[in-house]
Amino acid sequence: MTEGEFDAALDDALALANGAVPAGARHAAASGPHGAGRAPGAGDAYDGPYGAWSETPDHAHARGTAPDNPPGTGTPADTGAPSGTGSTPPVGTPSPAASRTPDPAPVAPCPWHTARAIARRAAPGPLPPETAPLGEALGRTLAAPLAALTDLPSFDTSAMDGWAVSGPGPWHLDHPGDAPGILAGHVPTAPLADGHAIAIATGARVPAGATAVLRSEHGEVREMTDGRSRLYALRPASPGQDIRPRGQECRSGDQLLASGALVTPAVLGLAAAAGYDELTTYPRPRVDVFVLGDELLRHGLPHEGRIRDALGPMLGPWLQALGAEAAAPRHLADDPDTLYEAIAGSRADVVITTGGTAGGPVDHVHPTLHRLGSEVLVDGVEVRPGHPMLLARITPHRHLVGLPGNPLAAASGLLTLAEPLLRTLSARRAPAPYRTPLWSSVHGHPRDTRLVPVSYRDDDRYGLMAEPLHFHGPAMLRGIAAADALAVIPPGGGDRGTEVELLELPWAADWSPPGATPPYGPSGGAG
Ligand SMILES: Nc1nc2c(c(=O)[nH]1)N[C@H]1C(S)=C(S)[C@@H](COP(=O)(O)OP(=O)(O)OC[C@H]3O[C@@H](n4cnc5c(N)ncnc54)[C@H](O)[C@@H]3O)O[C@H]1N2
Ligand code: MOO
Repeated sequence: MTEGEFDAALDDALALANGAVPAGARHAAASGPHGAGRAPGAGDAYDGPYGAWSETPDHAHARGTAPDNPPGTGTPADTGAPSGTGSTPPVGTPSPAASRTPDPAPVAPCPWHTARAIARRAAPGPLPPETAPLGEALGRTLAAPLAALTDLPSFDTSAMDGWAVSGPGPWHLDHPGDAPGILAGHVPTAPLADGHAIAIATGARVPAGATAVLRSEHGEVREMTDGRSRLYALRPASPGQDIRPRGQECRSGDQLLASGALVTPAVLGLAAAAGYDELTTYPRPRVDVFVLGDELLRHGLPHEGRIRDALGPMLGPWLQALGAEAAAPRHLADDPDTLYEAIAGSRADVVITTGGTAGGPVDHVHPTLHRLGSEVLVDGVEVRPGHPMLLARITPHRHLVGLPGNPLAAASGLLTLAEPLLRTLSARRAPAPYRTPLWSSVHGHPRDTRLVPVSYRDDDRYGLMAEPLHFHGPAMLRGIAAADALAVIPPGGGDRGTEVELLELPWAADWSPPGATPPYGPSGGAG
């Protein structure tokens, strides 16, 4: 697909998600529900933003009768958009309270790249900037250029321990013997006269009149018969040597970083060096995580059909690494009212639910979104694992990402939908896309994209390669726990040497939750 075709497909997808008739679908609508009515199957060609299959997709949710939907809402006849197969409006259809525009058409599963683009565009833009102390800015994005508040260095600085010298040697030593000379943080009192030298430490301000710094290992002090000391250079010191001139790195007012730069530890250091006590940044979006599933245990060994919650411990730090501020996960009972109240009562920018996205007897996410009048923007994605994932707009500024319960499927949903949404809210730039050849062949899904955990390895012929890992089933975390990235395997798969897009896992990023004990806290630990 060309970029233009992709954009057109995306516009159609967004139109559909927002209740308008997509240009590409008008033709399909004219020729029958959901276009030509082909059944999906191996080798099916992609045919528009949602494909062109007339039958219910294989992951479709048994959504029931949508009891809150009054007559006349959400039916295909209301919108003129392509209809679903049944007359029951989908649960993603907003309730009357929320619908100011014609009710949206059914939101069918969309291609993986389209889903990511919809998620990236779902929020109107970044959260309003805040000015906060330097220490709170890590992982945020600069909302204004970082301009130097001072020259750097702010004075002519000695780059070495040794002597400041004036003119050619040998030099009279102004403070012979063990006198420390000029130390860092001290202000030299007198200018250095021609032919004189004075001991100086690295980082100390070079006195006026100095022409170079002679390193301690390059000079020798000799006691003269008159009782005075002379400094001899063992190697010549050229003018300006080992002096860092004022303003060498920047002048006051110079732009050090553009707006939009990610505040890394190095940026914190630069900002401090340049005189900042606080920074104006886009805040981290606040995320509430609701973990659904009565079968989940929070401690101990699995027993009697119950299993450990793998997502509660995983999502908080992962969201933190994606630039969000995640509240401690809340474990909710499999009860529709509980879920409704939790989502309705959340004040977070993004709500993330885990589990309950499919059509099982206690899968309450879709009905609850319907009850809330939410606009479902993505309802299923053509990706494995994780295809029941969803994205909804609860209010214009609050969104919900529904992650499937299977843990690797949840990770897939996190990177497919939550990551682009959070990127927009936090004004983080997209990482530069990169591709790496596959170390060994990977089977593709006939129609869907696959996300497969890979680790990097070196190869004599190809250089860096992505080795697909075992244990990548939707319910397994063993593969991704050993992975460096997820390989994006297009429908049809890839042979050894095929270059594939990679989604880096943020394993090296900022893990500590806010307020976490520093590694070298008061109780010790530094040795
Ligand atoms: N009839 C169909 N059933 C299912 C389909 C389908 O297309 N038709 N899709 C399957 C796929 S694929 C997925 S993924 C799951 C998604 O289901 P839900 O999002 O409703 O998730 P649950 O049913 O609640 O859980 C699925 C699975 O994951 C386990 N789980 C849930 N939460 C956690 C957690 N926090 N930590 C560890 N494991 C968790 C849960 O026990 C289930 O085993 O639906 C399939 N079904
Ligand atoms: O999303 Mo399921 O396979 O895709 O676990």
